[in-house]
Amino acid sequence: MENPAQNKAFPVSWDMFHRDSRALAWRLSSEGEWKAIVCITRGGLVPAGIVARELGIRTIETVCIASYHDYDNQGTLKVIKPIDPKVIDLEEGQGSGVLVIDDLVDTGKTLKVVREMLPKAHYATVYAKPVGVPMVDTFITEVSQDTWIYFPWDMGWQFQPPLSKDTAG
Ligand SMILES: O=P(O)(O)OC[C@H]1O[C@H](OP(=O)(O)OP(=O)(O)O)[C@H](O)[C@@H]1O
Ligand code: HPA
Ligand SMILES: [Mg+2]
Repeated sequence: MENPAQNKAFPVSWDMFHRDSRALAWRLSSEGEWKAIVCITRGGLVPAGIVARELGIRTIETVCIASYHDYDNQGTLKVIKPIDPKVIDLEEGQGSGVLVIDDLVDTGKTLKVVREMLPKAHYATVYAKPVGVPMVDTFITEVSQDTWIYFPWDMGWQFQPPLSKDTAG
């Protein structure tokens, strides 16, 4: 749910999201090689698909986290589906060789929970807010903490009233 303290809007179209996710893949391509992606549902599903396609990664796992929001904060986080131990134990274990992807980091609470499961993984998001930046290894665009990012899958077409009240033509 949108936070009233985040009163600036950063709307993202499908084209922008695709371009920014590709930019993330491009940046990641020079930062390492990964055997698997773990995407944080649900927001991480879309960038994970784009990054996997660009980097040729075919092992894709999910970690399913639900947050129960109230008006002032994110509330509690619950891991609904943990990570397959086969993915955790790749290479030297603890997430080494694993790329974790989410759409954005805001407070960093979600990435903190996943970092406890995969301390040696590489963490990447498309967007980041300043408080969450220390939790992410690679991201593309930073927006201010008082900004709410509107993702294309949450949006729909809507009539926009003209600035003038005179609509008679
Ligand atoms: O850095 P944080 O403050 O933890 O916030 C970032 C998380 O919040 C959003 O997910 P959300 O929990 O709303 O669920 P969703 O991905 O299923 O939409 C977003 O997709 C990130 O996963
Ligand atoms: O800015 C945001 N946009 C969408 N979902 C979010 N979850 C935390 N912050 C945000
Ligand atoms: Mg999410």
